[in-house]
Amino acid sequence: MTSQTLTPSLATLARETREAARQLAIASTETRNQAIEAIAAALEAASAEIVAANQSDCEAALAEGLAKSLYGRLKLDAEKLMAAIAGVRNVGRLPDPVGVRQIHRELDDGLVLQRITCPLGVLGVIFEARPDAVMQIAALAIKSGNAVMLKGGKEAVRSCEALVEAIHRGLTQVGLDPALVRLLTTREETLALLHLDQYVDLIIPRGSNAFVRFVQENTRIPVLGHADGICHLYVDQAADVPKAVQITVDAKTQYPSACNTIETLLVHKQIAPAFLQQIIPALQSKQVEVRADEPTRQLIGDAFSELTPATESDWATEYSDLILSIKLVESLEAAIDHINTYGSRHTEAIVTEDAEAASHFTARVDAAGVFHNCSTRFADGFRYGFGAEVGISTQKMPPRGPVGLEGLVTYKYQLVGNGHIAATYTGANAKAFTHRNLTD
Ligand SMILES: NC(=O)C1=CN([C@@H]2O[C@H](COP(=O)(O)OP(=O)(O)OC[C@H]3O[C@@H](n4cnc5c(N)ncnc54)[C@H](OP(=O)(O)O)[C@@H]3O)[C@@H](O)[C@H]2O)C=CC1
Ligand SMILES: N[C@@H](CCC(=O)OP(=O)(O)O)C(=O)O
Repeated sequence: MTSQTLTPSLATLARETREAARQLAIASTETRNQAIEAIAAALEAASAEIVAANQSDCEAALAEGLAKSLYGRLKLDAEKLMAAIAGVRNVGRLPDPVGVRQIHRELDDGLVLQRITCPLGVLGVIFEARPDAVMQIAALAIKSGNAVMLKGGKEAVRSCEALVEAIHRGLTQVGLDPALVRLLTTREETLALLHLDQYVDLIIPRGSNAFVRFVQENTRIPVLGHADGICHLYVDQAADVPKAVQITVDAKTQYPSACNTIETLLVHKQIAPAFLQQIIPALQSKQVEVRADEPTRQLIGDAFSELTPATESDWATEYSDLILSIKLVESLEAAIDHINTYGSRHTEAIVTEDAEAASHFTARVDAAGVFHNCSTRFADGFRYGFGAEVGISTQKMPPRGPVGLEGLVTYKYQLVGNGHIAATYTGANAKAFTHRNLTD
């Protein structure tokens, strides 16, 4: 698999994007911030066209029968667009992630080591039909000195085109190459992108586990997987019931299609009688279809006889919709085991007033986010103060969780000496290193 086997056109476009990235990598902080402001202004100026393009996407999606929850993700009305543009400006105001000195150390007299952050180069980001992601990802890429090749979900193609056209106008206005932000629109281009190892430095697929694995198996480019969110909320025996009800309803209904929404509610058997009689009607009043395992249904008896039985396959399902499965557990340990078996290492939460139980849960659960007494919906770059996010990394190696600017830079070790040679520091008369951290 090399770029020689590609259609020349995509390889040519990628080469231009690579060159544009090299220019941006040496651009000043001020230039990159000006570019972000110009992009925000261009998006504002094009808001009518962007909203109209999105309406066309939405109409087509409705005609195709897109699920209501996914439709909510696709829709970009004026209000959502303005919020996203404000998010672009927020990214501009964040500290520059490029050129940060992480290590400054004297190895010996006159031999000084520094570790300095720098951009990755060209990012290839494949994401779902969520147009606001275009603005978040482009802003983060430019701020961190990277170029980006974007491929959104097919349902959002007109919206993505309108957004990228505006972004190009913004870049051009400040004298930057529009090739910095490139839009791909077909699956064929996605597959070709995976072969562009000469020009692309990192692929970020946001999609199902199977899709992320497919990408990993079909490219030599490093992959930062943003896979599915099978997230849980565990209501411990020492939970405060009103708190647990409030958190459960938010974690399920606030944005049902988002990957940080819960799919399974684990309930300790001791608290189940008090909690279930409140949470089930609360969820049903928000149109949530509640599925329950056999012990739960036995416990609640006739009170909610219409509940759908939850089976083994429910534990492994991301509904991305207003559906929640409930499982009764015997202990905190059983909840942790369930999560470590079926969870996707995205975001997991416990509700409890027992600090020891909470700290056991957060230590033992293997996920990018382990939360106590709050909603899983907080797993988000904006809410973490990263300005925005490229997505939520579900891999174990960093960056893990919401990926913001810090996740889009790497670093270089810069070593400056004055004729120093390694032989001085080896052998019988080896000179000792000073290894002194410098403070300025
Ligand atoms: N961790 C995170 O940050 C995120 C995770 N997700 C997860 O992604 C999952 C799926 O989301 P969903 O809305 O269904 O998104 P899809 O899987 O439908 O699409 C995601 C992207 O992948 C592309 N794609 C999917 N399959 C292929 C393929 N075989 N070849 C080439 N391209 C492909 C799609 O292109 P096309 O539309 O052209 O088919 C689209 O651009 C959910 O589990 C969700 O939780 C989603 C967003 C963020
Ligand atoms: N961080 C985002 C969710 C992550 C995400 O991109 O999810 P998705 O709705 O699957 O595209 C949020 O809190 O809305």
